[in-house]
Amino acid sequence: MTIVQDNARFDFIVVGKGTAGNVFAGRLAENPNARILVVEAGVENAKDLEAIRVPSNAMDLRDSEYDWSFKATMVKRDDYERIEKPNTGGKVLGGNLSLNSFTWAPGSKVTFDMWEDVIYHDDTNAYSPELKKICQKGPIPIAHSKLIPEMQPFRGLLTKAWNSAGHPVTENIFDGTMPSLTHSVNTIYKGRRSGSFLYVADKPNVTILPQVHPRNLIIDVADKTCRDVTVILSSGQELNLFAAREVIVSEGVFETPRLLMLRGIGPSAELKKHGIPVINDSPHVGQHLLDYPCVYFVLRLKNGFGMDDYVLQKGTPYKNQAIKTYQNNYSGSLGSGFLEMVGFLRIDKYLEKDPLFRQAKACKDNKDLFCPYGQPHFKLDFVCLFGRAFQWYYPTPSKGNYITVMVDLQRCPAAS
Ligand SMILES: Cc1cc2nc3c(=O)[nH]c(=O)nc-3n(C[C@H](O)[C@H](O)[C@H](O)COP(=O)(O)OP(=O)(O)OC[C@H]3O[C@@H](n4cnc5c(N)ncnc54)[C@H](O)[C@@H]3O)c2cc1C
Repeated sequence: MTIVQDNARFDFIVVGKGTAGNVFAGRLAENPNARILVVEAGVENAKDLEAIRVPSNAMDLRDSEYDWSFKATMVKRDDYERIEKPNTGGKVLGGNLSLNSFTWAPGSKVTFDMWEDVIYHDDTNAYSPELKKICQKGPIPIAHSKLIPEMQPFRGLLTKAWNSAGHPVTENIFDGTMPSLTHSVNTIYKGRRSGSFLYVADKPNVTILPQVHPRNLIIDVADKTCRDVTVILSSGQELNLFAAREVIVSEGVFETPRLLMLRGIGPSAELKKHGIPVINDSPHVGQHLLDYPCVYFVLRLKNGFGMDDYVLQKGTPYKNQAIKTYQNNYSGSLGSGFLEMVGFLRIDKYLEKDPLFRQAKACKDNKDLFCPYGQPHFKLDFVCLFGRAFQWYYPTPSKGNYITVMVDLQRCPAAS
């Protein structure tokens, strides 16, 4: 158990230990003289939790003790009403990456090129041939998903169907040309989930203070610098912690702007509305949040094409064998995220049928409004079992085989 005293001093304090926080802390810790404190609301021992490390457990993490269990806003209009939707967020060392769906994909090269004018972007490094080595020696090892023999019938039919629709199939998404069905690269390595918690494992100069919430950022109004953080422990005790160099806030997409705005960093009009004294009028904090629209389809398959009886259904001979195999050397179906193939798809021919789309396109130099330079319109995840993390209305069936197809819009209309 980590013990940090009141008034303890560090060089850096990282608030929130998700993907961003761990990478910051891990990089800062490369300097052996730097002392880094990380504070996190969730538990610390993600690396040792089978619930997190066994890839096939991913479907069970929604609404578990490691989930913030956010709810999306209820939509209630005259013409449409939707009940609240669970919105998973990792509350554990590693944040969302400890709970997420494993897919690792680089961005489209053309999108980076579009940003070239506004941010630094070095094409050669973004798409270096080095990417093809897929970081197996990096701090968070990733790999092409292991193609498990039990999934061959499913893989075979999927590939045939994709080909028959005239779309390409490739192993290579490393050159930035995305549209294709590809053998996915996952944050799974040798049968274990790779999380950003690995980045800070065994780093003697990183101190992790789990299960605490930051209560306040103490900001020197004169030089607008934050060097102190007050945190509140689960016992209710408060600790003041000091950073000689910097405080880095990385609490994720909802909590980071909330903490900053409560402390007076944000759009001044918004802060004044709530009586918060403005320390830094920063117009973009807490703004520009975009929905990432996804639609999930869960469909029945012929028996023999799904993995439900290996993973979700209790006491089947397949499941018993799968457990034994995994216990032996983390291999077999339980070491899989079941996301072997990911499709990146353009749907130009359907869009072109819509007169509104054609009209809007004509006003935009005849360029596709959503993905003007050939980026995929959609990402399709093909998971060959009943996706109970995505299908919360129905209990998991006790028999039968299923497929879950997750369709994600890749570039939101508002961004386009
Ligand atoms: C279900 C799901 C599936 C996903 N699948 C994929 C995928 O397949 N591929 C992909 O690339 N991306 C995926 N993502 C997105 C990706 O995981 C996130 O974009 C990424 O992890 C965000 O990193 P972050 O550091 O910004 O935030 P987070 O990972 O959310 O980290 C924030 C951290 O701050 C902590 N924190 C928050 N509030 C407080 C507080 N008040 N006090 C202390 N600590 C706090 C949290 O507990 C958390 O550890 C998925 C996300 C989800 C939720």
